[in-house]
Amino acid sequence: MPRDLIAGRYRVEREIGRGGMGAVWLCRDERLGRPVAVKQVGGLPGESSLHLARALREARHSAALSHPNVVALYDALEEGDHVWLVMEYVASRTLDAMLREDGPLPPARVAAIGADVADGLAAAHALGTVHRDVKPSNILVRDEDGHALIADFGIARTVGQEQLTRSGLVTGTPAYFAPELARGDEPTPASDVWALGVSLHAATEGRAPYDDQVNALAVLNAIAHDPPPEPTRAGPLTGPLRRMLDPDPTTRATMQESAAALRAAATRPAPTPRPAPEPPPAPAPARRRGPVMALVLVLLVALAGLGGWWLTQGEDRPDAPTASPGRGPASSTPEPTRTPSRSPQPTPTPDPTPEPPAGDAASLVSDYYATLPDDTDAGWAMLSAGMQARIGRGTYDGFWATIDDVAVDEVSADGDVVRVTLTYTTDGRTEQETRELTVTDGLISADSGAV
Ligand SMILES: Nc1ncnc2c1ncn2[C@@H]1O[C@H](COP(=O)(O)OP(=O)(O)OP(=O)(O)O)[C@@H](O)[C@H]1O
Repeated sequence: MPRDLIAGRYRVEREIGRGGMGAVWLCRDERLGRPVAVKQVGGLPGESSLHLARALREARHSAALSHPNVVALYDALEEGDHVWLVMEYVASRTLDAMLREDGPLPPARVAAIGADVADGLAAAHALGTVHRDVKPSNILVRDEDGHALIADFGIARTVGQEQLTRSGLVTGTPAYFAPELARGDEPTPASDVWALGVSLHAATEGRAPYDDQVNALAVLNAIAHDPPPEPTRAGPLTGPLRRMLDPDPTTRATMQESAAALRAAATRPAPTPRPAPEPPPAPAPARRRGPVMALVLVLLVALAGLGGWWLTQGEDRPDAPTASPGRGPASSTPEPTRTPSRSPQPTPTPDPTPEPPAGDAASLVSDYYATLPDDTDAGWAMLSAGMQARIGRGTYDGFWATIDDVAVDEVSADGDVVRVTLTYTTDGRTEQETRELTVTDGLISADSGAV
């Protein structure tokens, strides 16, 4: 609970809601005499000034946006250990809450909500800003007139801006990731279109095309490889959704095209723009703490829990190109040369060359984690070509960029299958997990995930 008065100006009235980063408060701006929504971010151990700088810079981009379908950011300020984002207050329900409370919505209603949001996002895209976290809980549907606004540009980033993090992956919500993001590419306007398409699909169908699973990277793998299911209840929304959920970002509808198609699918006319909000005060100068980190950490908990999960999805495909036998500098054990055995298999495949000792696979896995997170070149070189193709280098580096340390607590091998217990450290937090990796031809070829 914050103090009664934030920054000597915003009088706290009540909590409005809670998200992944903390609470949002309804406050009264005593200087301008208007209600505002104040979101507390930061305050997590280990957050660096780097994160703060990024967060506040992102906040400024959001503040530069003034559009009737974008929740306005009025101010970003620091007090104590926290950054407070002061936003336009929208008496509303999120689309997520509507779906939870009322169930799926009629397609025309969803199309109208989608058209509003697409208008707001198209304006952001025109300014070079990508939202990066479009999802039903960031869509506010106003009580007064049913119009929708997109909220939470807190992790938005201007395209082409210097990257402060190597990972676009960790600042988002996996179920809404576009296939190209799941493969490790950077967020673009096209990936926002996809995320809006997923949100609207969920709103008519009652479930997202790629269900949230405990294993975040299992979701990413499905997104990267499986086409989205056709909606069955979307009626006039079916065409626009198909174009928004085109797996190929180069042929996917733009946000502007989507807005027009969604508007046509809706039954009501476009809303008359509200008068532009009064100019927001300039954001406070960057000091410390950031709104992004909490969300990052939420995902990190999932990702750290997975470790190299994306290594998942069973074994290498039989048609995967043969990996080079190099194992990376950390390994000093001679490379075993064997016919690939598509393990884990209950029955061992007859093998013309002698089976290496079980400890070999275990020491390879230990060596692998010893290279990480610092030397991703070495770690990458210890993965089979099939694994590399499935993961994508961008995703791999992105994940390890978020990990400060990984330690092997226990390792044991049963043939080619290695069971390893790891402790990840990120921003002073630790996470332990046990997982099973398969070693084939001296390379890590599969990861069956956390066990
Ligand atoms: N500007 C606003 N005006 C009115 N209510 C808001 C505003 N912003 C957020 N809320 C409410 O506060 C709740 C929490 O918002 P918040 O952005 O923290 O969470 P979230 O989007 O659900 O989660 P995450 O932090 O993972 O994005 C929302 O669900 C919404 O009900």
